Amino acid sequence: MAALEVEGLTKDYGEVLANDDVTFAVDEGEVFGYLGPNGAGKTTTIRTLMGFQSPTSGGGTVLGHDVTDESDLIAAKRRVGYLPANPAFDEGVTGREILDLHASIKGDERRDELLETFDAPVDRKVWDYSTGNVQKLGLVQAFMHDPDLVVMDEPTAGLDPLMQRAFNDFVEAEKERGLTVFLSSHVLSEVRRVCDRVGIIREGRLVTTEDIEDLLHRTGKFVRVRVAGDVSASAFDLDGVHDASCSTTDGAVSEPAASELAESEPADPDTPRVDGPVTECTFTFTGDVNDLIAALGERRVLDLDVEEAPLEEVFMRFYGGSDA
Ligand SMILES: Nc1ncnc2c1ncn2[C@@H]1O[C@H](COP(=O)(O)OP(=O)(O)OP(=O)(O)O)[C@@H](O)[C@H]1O
Repeated sequence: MAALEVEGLTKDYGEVLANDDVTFAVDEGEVFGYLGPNGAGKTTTIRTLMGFQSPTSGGGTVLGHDVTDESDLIAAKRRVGYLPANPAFDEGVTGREILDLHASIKGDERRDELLETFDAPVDRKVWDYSTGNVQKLGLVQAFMHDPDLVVMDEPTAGLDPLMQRAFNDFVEAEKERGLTVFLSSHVLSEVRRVCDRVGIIREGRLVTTEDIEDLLHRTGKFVRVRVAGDVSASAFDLDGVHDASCSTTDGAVSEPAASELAESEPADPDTPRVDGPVTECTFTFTGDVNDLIAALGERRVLDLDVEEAPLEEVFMRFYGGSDA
């Protein structure tokens, strides 16, 4: 049985068609990422699945319960954890009181363990919380009754990189335990480690659902490389290079870029300094990484960044048009 199903879901707010005939399913034990740029319609789908708003047409099920039938959905809610976008807790009470209330409604199987992982300051009143601490409290609340399915709207928003890593480790461990997770994000690189599959939504329409490995294989890596010398884009004329663009800075001595200096003062004595021009090239790479290493090996490489292709790039290359 699918843990979560969306069937022909349409939500028309009047001026905006926020979900347009959206259909997909999340299997039991799967971690499914719902990806899309700001305003794509992710929150609309999630709020409808949680029964907070009615669809214009279509609908769905959560753990087999109809999301458009309030009394039917209540039966599922006990087994579901939910983290909304920008969780809004009562600011005048402590985190502990919020968790106590949640425990009295849905249960408390693993609060202490979760507080060790997410480290929210439960003895303070919520008005003293930073954005990140509110998010951490929301995560503890979403998981503390040991649900079968957890639905999270942008769960890593507001978390620092260390806490994002802790979150990823935690979700991976939960997946091993058989938990089903549905989470939204607007950053492909953020979901790649934890998700089995993703659905991509743009302007209210689901453009694809596919295995994350297949998607990453197709979308490739975004490469930014700085090399010594005046190099043209044809230097990277390899199978799998797309949209290569190079720009050369002339000059006797190349200093680190101003943006780098701002981030990493004082200057690193190991930063290569070069007499003569420096070229920065950017491209997307979907080919054999050994070919790229060989091509780079022919140059004096000063700096290299390789990262997941941004979602806007994925849209431009595969789904026609930019959504940056
Ligand atoms: N209650 C509402 N009334 C009218 N329009 C709405 C309402 N809620 C959302 N919208 C609009 O519907 C569209 C989809 O919004 P939604 O919040 O679902 O997108 P999202 O993908 O979650 O975006 P984000 O990543 O920015 O949170 C947007 O154009 C938004 O402005």
